[in-house]
Amino acid sequence: MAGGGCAPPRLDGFVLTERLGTGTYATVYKAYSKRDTREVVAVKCVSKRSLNRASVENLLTEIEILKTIRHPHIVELKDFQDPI
Ligand SMILES: Nc1ncnc2c1ncn2[C@@H]1O[C@H](COP(=O)(O)OP(=O)(O)OP(=O)(O)O)[C@@H](O)[C@H]1O
Repeated sequence: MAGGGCAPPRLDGFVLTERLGTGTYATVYKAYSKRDTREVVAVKCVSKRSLNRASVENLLTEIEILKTIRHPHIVELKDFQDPI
């Protein structure tokens, strides 16, 4: 996902709003749930085109680790979607 002036991408069940930041491989957006709770989350959108095989493996490892970690100082991974 490119940064700059691009519109936020679409994601089922959430409304993406402003861009929170950009890293090496991803752009992170503030979003809220369309459910009654209006839960606020950060959505990290990874640009697959920027990834080589090693980067993909690193990212998938990070996702698997984050799924298992619950700590007050580490952000909780709530969901992972790969739209192919
Ligand atoms: N959960 C979050 N809440 C608020 N802002 C966030 C959150 N996660 C990331 N950000 C913002 O988005 C930026 C990019 O995050 P991302 O995880 O893609 O990269 P990074 O870890 O900062 O850098 P790199 O990928 O280069 O190591 C962060 O620097 C931060 O400003």
